[in-house]
Amino acid sequence: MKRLFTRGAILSMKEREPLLTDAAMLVDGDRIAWVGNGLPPKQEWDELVDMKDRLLLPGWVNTHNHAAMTLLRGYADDLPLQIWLEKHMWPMEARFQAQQVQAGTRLAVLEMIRGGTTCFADMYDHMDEVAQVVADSGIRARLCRGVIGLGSEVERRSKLEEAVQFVRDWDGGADGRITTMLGPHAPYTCPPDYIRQIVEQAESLDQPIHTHLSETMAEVEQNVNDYGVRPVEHLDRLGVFRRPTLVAHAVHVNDEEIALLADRGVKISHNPGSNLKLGSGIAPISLMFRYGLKPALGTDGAASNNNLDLLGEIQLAALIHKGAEQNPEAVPAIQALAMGTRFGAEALFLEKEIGTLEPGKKADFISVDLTGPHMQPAHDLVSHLVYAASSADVQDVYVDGRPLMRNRQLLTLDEEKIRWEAQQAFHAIAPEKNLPDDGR
Ligand SMILES: CSC[C@H]1O[C@@H](n2cnc3c(O)ncnc32)[C@H](O)[C@@H]1O
Ligand SMILES: [Zn+2]
Repeated sequence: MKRLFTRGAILSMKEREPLLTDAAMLVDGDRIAWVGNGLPPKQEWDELVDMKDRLLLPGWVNTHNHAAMTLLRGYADDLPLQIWLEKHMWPMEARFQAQQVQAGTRLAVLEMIRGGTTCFADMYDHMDEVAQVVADSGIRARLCRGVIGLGSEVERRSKLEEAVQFVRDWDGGADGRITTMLGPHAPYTCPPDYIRQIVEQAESLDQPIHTHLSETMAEVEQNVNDYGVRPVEHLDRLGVFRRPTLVAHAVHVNDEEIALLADRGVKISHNPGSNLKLGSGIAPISLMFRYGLKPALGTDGAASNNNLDLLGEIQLAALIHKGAEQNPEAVPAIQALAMGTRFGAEALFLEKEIGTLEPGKKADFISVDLTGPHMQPAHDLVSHLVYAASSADVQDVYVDGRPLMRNRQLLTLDEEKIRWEAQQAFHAIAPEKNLPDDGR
């Protein structure tokens, strides 16, 4: 199937490429065949899709999530990370069965597609359920079984075996839309020897590593007390950064650590909403850029954010660093957009396939309505997208050239059923929380 998307504005997100107006994009099957003004040289297509008054751009890439945690949205707010995790999240997650992960992940994927996310990274348990939801919904994802090594040796071994089996079963699955990685949860939940074993497995399976890193000051202090070094050096000594690595947060990292992360080619997932809500701090993003890092964006789970709106994170990234540094030039609008698209693709090691709209790449893209009053006068669409738009302006979402949402109608997911099942799954683990009579 060849589809020609015409009469729209197109922001390819290729470096230094200007926004095109009255432009077209030809999609042949799952890949982009041509982008430009006017019509493609070889005028052949099966379907014309009118994108007048719409802006086409690459779909958002959410580089850090725990999708099933949508079920715990609003469950424990206004707490610091360690109390939130240990006293609230982990006890509730201990009640999670496949039903909760399936229902929570479906709800998450529904929310992400509605907001324009076409690819996300996920770290959780019951990952076969997560992968199946990804396969069924049509979205793209890089997934890992998160492993926490605080239990017995037997538990540690079994979790690592599960993580390895998940890679064997799902890497390249769903026609290549699913890729995998290994996910040691954090230096404070995985003893050094366990991390070494995970690195060995990552090497033999040729997998990237995804972990939480230096999210709070307390975590950094604990690492120094326990191991004599800060977390960045700790992971470096354990050989983690010999693998392609994506770290979430990196809030409390100093100059020396940023230089080391840059030298090792480590990818950063900046999660401003979650970091603000948990009171963890603000990551030194401008400094990271100065060292040549290209931080991407993530929402983290919906229990610490509390939504999965990647455009919201783009907007936060464009605003909070200006305020924190008292510098209105910190994270300009176009850089914030790159963080949500091209740098996201790089952070998930998928830059050959996604992240920009150009011939040869997968046709993962969204359209944004330009007719709202908040998008006028329409002279600087990058500015309006970052400083004025909302995710409700996203009209169409395509992954692999396949429409997942058209004119805000979802095509692969049953929204009402997903809402209902999420309520039931939540009720099964939190019967004390009352639901509306009709189960909505
Ligand atoms: C082992 S599966 C993933 C694990 O991570 C927990 N989690 C969610 N958000 C955060 C965060 O911001 N920092 C650290 N850990 C987090 C989640 O509850 C799961 O237990
Ligand atoms: Zn996380």
